[in-house]
Amino acid sequence: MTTVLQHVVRRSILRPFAKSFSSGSPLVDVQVNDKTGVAIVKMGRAPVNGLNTELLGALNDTFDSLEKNKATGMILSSSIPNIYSAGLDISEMYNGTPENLTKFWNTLQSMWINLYSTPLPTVALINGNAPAGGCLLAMSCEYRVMVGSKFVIGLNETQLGLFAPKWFQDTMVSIIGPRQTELALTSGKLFSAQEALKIGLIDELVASEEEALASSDKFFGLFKRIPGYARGQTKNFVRAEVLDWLLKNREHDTKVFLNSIQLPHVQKGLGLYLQSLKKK
Ligand SMILES: CC/C=C\C/C=C\CCC/C=C/CC(=O)SCCNC(=O)CCNC(=O)[C@H](O)C(C)(C)COP(=O)(O)OP(=O)(O)OC[C@H]1O[C@@H](n2cnc3c(N)ncnc32)[C@H](O)[C@@H]1OP(=O)(O)O
Repeated sequence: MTTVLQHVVRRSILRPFAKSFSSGSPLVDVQVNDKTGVAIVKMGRAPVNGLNTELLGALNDTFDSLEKNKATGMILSSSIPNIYSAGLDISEMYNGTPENLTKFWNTLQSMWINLYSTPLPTVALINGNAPAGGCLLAMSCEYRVMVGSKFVIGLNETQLGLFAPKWFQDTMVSIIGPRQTELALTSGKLFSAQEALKIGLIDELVASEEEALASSDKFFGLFKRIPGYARGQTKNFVRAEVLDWLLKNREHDTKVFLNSIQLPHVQKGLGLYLQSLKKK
């Protein structure tokens, strides 16, 4: 039997996310809680939230608008069952023209810079598998809650014959440290939910989205009495080193991507990997 308290708690978690806010893209759904100002942003690019130029651009625009419209926090999640994000859309990197590859990479860089440096408090509500770029999105938020124990998360690039760019790696180092990052990245490890919790790659593992929303509320509650400017500056300082590297090295990073991704053996590996995914 549901107690009155449980009922009230459930209503307060579920009901307020009622006000929709147009992201300007069918790939991203945004609901703003009109009482708290917290936005829940859900990626919805079927089948697996592959991060292509369009989705990355839509996320970037969404982050900009939420800041401009003075949201008080953001939860980044997915509307696709069992998938947070399958990471970068491999078809964008396979047989791409230099122009398209450059646009793709620059859009990814901008999206990450915006997400990583936003003064808004951010929570990744990880309701599905989060390999590679999916893991990067989650790691760029301030707090990570995974829903259900059947999902995996990690930077598995080496398994595809690629390497995670320096800023992907540094983002992970800032969360689990250099030793564990080196072990994980060199082997392309995808952590189970339990393993991710143990190592600190996720902060909480809960059984339902309701619980995850309650955990997010609790996280945002930490800042109720903290002036936004002080919070934002502190986040800036903590994240400055990782962020500044990309800000200062964007062109170099793009060149490394372009040169590496177009190598014939890398393209061959990507083609085979895509085929293996489609054959499943
Ligand atoms: C040597 C150095 C080279 C370069 C260095 C410099 C920079 C390089 C940049 C490197 C950074 C890379 C970051 C990345 O994010 S790479 C992407 C890595 N992602 C993965 O490995 C995940 C692959 N997908 C899966 O494991 C599963 O799909 C998943 C667990 C997410 C979901 O499984 P499910 O069973 O639900 O779905 P599937 O049947 O597998 O997939 C459905 C369809 O979606 C297609 N798919 C899946 N993932 C991708 C993807 N990442 N990109 C494009 N397409 C994808 C899959 O093929 C299926 O397609 P259809 O059969 O429906 O056509």
